[in-house]
Amino acid sequence: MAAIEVEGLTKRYGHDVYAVDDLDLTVEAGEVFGFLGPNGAGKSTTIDVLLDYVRPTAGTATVLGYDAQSEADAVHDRVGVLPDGYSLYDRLTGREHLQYAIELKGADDDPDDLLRRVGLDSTAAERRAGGYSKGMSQRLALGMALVGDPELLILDEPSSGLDPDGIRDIREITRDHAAAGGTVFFSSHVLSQVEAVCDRVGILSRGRLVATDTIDGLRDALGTGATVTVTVDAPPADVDLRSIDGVSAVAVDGNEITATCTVPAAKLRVLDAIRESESELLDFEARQASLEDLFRAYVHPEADGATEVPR
Ligand SMILES: Nc1ncnc2c1ncn2[C@@H]1O[C@H](COP(=O)(O)OP(=O)(O)OP(=O)(O)O)[C@@H](O)[C@H]1O
Repeated sequence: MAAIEVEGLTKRYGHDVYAVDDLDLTVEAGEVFGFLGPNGAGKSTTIDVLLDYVRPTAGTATVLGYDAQSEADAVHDRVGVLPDGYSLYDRLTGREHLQYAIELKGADDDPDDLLRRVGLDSTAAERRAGGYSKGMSQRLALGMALVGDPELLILDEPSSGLDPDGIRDIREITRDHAAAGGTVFFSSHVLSQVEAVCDRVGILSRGRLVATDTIDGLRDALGTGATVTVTVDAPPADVDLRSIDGVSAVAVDGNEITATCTVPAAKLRVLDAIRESESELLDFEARQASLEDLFRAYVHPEADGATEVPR
């Protein structure tokens, strides 16, 4: 059974604002799925439909096998949510927040255990949340999401406001949850984090999914597996790197030449060609296409002059 199954989901506001437009999406149980997209792509709307905070114009969504609309209570019992715009009670302490969340869910967690997991010490636990920093609030909200050891964690911008230690903690909590058989739906703008923890990613643009795959799969589909940048004393006039097998694009910036390679072996061919040319090779750097490169290519294919995005 899939953890999340969305079919033909559309949410329209007014006559012509399609927040989500005919979206199909499957998140398998046990995977860490990264949900990416620029501002306004429809990520929050999708999450809101999964939790029945928003009713779709068309289409269906099931969460852990339960219909997101007609069985929303069953969904809420089994899902831990760190919402983007959560609010805490200024006058309640950290521990009181967790006690409240535990009671609400009918769970039997130890609040101190949860506080430890999210990195809030005993002093912080006794302080009122009104005095918390952004990062502390975020940690507490995450602790509340973990109450009841939910089968599915939905994390919306989980690293917002966190310092590097907090970001590492989120990564560990996410990995531990998946290692214990849970599923994580991880919506974020911080691509490096998504890259570090997610098994697969879906890229949403203007309410539509423009790609779903592993990060390696996205690289392969775009044919932008890697780049090699060489620094030379002067660009060679006697060799055309574009004609090298496996090189899809070449950009020259002063004494730096960057070749985009569709196969790993092409990087060495570029270096060989430079060494055999009239230019002197001073330095080189090979780099895999990052998720950021892929995101840009999928969401703004025109800006990259990239080849057409496969669908
Ligand atoms: N209640 C609403 N009324 C009208 N339009 C809305 C409403 N909620 C969302 N939208 C529109 O739907 C689109 C998708 O918004 P949504 O908040 O789902 O995007 P998002 O991907 O979560 O963006 P962000 O990363 O900025 O949070 C946007 O164009 C937004 O303006």
